[in-house]
Amino acid sequence: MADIIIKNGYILTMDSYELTQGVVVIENGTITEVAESTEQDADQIIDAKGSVVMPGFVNTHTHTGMTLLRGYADDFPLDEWLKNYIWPVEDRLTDEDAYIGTKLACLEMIKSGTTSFADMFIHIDKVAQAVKDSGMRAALSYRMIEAGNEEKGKSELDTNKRFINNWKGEAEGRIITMYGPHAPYTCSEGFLSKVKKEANHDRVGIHIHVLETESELNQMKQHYGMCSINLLDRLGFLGPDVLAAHCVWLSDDDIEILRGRGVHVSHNPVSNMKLASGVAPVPGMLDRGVNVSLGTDGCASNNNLDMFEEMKTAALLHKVESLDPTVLPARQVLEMATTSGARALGIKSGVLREGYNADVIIVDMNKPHLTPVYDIHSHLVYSASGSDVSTTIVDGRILMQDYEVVCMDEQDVLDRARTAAAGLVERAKF
Ligand SMILES: C[C@H]1O[C@@H](n2cnc3c(O)ncnc32)[C@H](O)[C@@H]1O
Ligand SMILES: [Zn+2]
Repeated sequence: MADIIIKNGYILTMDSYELTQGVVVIENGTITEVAESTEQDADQIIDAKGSVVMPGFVNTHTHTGMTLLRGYADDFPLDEWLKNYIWPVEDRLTDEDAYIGTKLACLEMIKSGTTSFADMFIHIDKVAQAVKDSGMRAALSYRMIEAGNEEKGKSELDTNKRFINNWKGEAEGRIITMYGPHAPYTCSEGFLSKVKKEANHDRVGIHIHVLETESELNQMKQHYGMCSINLLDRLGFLGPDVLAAHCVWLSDDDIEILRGRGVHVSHNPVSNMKLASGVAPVPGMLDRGVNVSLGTDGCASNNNLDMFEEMKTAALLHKVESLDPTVLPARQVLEMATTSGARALGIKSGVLREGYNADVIIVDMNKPHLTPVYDIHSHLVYSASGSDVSTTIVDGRILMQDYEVVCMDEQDVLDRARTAAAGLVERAKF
C-alpha cells in the first residue's frame, strides 16, 4: 500500500518535454512510480484533474528571515541599502523574529510551489527550527561577516561549525548544512581560506555572494588587483561544493573558471533589477555549461518569494538584454527553477522520477489566464503565478492541499509576523 497516489493529472516530469496524463505514486517520502496508470492502492488519493503535476521549485538563494523587512527599504543601491538600512535593523533582530520570519517565508513558498531552498542568514538555529517545523527542505548556512577582524572571524566560524554539527541531516534529512561567508568584500582572503578548509573537513558546501555589483568589482581590483573570481580561484576556494549567488560582473575568463571548477551559480534577476546591480551573463554561462539555477534573494530586495515571477523575469530580462527573443526559452528557464536548482543543492529532487524525493506540486490550470493550452512550458513561465499552485508535497508529506495549508496555522503566522515587524521597526528607531 502506497502513501499517496496523485491521479488524473497531466504529468510534467522534467525528464522529458512531454506532458502526459498519468499517475505519481509516493511511498516513504520517495516517488515509487510515474506511469500512465497503476495497480497500486494508497492511503490517500489526490485527484489532479485539470492540473499539472510537476516537481516543486528549488529557490537557490534567499534570506528567509528578511520577509520581516519586505518593503522596509526600497529603491537604494546595494551598498547604501545594506549599510544604512538592512544591517542596522538585522543587528536588532531577535530569535523570535528570525523564527517567525522564516515561518512566514516557508508559508509563502509552500503556497507558491517552492519545495526546497538555499538560505543564508543569522539566528540560524531558529531558521532551522522553522524549516523543521514547516516541513520544507532547505540548505542552510550561517551568514559570516569577518571584515578582517581575526577574533570576529573565529567566533563566526565557530557559530557556523556548531550549527553544522547540530543540524546536519536533521528533520529526517530535509536540512542540509553549509558554510555561509557573506561575500569576498566582507570576508578577508585569510578567512575565506579557513572557511574552505573547514568545509572540506566537514564535507559540506559553501554559499556565498559573488560579484553582485560593479562596486564589488572595483573594490576587489583596488584591494587585491584582481576580481572576486580570480581571488577565490587563487585561494583554491572554487569547486562543485560552492553555490555562488549573483555572479553579475563576470568576464569571459571568469565564466571559464566557474565552468572549469564546477561552481553552481544562483541567478537572481528580480533582485539584480531592483537594486540596479546589472545583468548577469546567464546565456553565456549556460552556453558554456555552467549550472545556473534561480533564486529570489531576500524579501527586502525582491519583494516576494514567487519562483514563477523569477522565471518570467529571467526569460524577459535576457531577451531584452540580448535583443534576441530566442534566448532563454521557457523550457530552459523551467529547468533552471527545478532540475538545475536540485543539482546545485545536491538533492534528488527537481524531477518526477522513481527513487527521487517526493517534492511535488500541483498547478491548477482551470483558470482564465491559463486557458487555452498550446505549450505547458510557456504557460508555467509566462502566464502562471504562485497563486495557481493548489497542492504542495515535500518529502512525501502534504503541506498544502486544495489551497489549504495543513502544516502550520496560517493566520497565527501572519499575526506573529506583523507583531514581530512592528517591534523590530520600533527597536530600529535610533
Ligand atoms: C545574508 C545577509 O546578506 C545580506 N544581504 C541580503 N541581500 C543581499 C544581497 O543582495 N547582497 C549582499 N548581501 C545581501 C543581508 O544582511 C542578509 O541577512
Ligand atoms: Zn543575497
